Amino acid sequence: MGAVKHLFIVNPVAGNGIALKMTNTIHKLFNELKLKYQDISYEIVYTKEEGHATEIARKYASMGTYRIYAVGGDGTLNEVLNGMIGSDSSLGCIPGGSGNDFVKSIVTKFDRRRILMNTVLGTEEEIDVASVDGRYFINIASMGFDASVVNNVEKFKNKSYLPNKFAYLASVLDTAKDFRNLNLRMVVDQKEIQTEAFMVAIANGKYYGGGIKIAPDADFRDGLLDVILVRDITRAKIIKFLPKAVPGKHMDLEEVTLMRAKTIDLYSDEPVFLNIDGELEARREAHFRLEDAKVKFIIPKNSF
Ligand SMILES: Nc1ncnc2c1ncn2[C@@H]1O[C@H](COP(=O)(O)OP(=O)(O)OP(=O)(O)O)[C@@H](O)[C@H]1O
Repeated sequence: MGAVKHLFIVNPVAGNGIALKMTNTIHKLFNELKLKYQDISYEIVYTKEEGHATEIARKYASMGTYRIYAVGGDGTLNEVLNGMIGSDSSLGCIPGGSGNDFVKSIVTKFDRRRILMNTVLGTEEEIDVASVDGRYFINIASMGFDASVVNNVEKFKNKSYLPNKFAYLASVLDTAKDFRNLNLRMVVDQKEIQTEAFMVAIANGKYYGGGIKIAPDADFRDGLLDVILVRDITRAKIIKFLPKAVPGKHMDLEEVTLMRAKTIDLYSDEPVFLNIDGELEARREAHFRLEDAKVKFIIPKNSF
């Protein structure tokens, strides 16, 4: 424990300041740990802008072997992953964001302080990691209705007439008003599929969108990505689909197909939003790969 170098990369704006507040808890924890492990050392570095977490992680991982903790949301975790992958360092997730969906596939109880302590005391394990056109992701990428909802949600945030917790729901209703299914060509491990798609998610983790269990059977240890295709849903059925998707009870609906694959190519006939670990890009096509190389991830102690 003592010789390990601990680096915390903190996104001060994640979770409206939750990550920033967690730095006090980090200092406290290490003051306690120092009583037991005299030579334990840690460093906290703050991000200054979008993309900075990748730069920081890359710089430190090239200087030595660290346990690098992303303190923020899934966006911060994704950026840190993209900086440290391929190095000898390991990656940990300290939830300080508003969603923090990846860690929900790992811990049974979402308690930020406990996850911090158990991650620092946790053990490293090689887990699956995926990429889309060269950008790595660890949780879920998706196209279709859900990505459009993420794009529209900003319209409903910080409004005097609506509490922020209802922003996502307001965006769902707004997006449903004029959403058209995607005309999609998919190549899933060489198998061609032409379909009208409500949405498609490529999943390593189980949750996204602040706790929606869209890929209930995804397993980041199985060497495969779960592809959840939701076909051609009518507007009336969206209302039925969403309450089922939140607790992960949607997989037996006739519109839902589960495939497992290592390579997935998606081609849309018009530009659409692609959600990658919670961040959006506009795309007409996307090429997903399960990477041969794994990432050394710190699994919190007592997590399963
Ligand atoms: N210092 C900074 N100032 C402004 N933006 C930053 C800074 N550091 C990182 N960012 C950006 O903040 C965005 C949000 O980060 P993140 O996703 O970690 O938090 P969140 O949105 O609260 O959590 P979640 O995605 O889990 O809901 C990311 O796009 C990241 O690039």
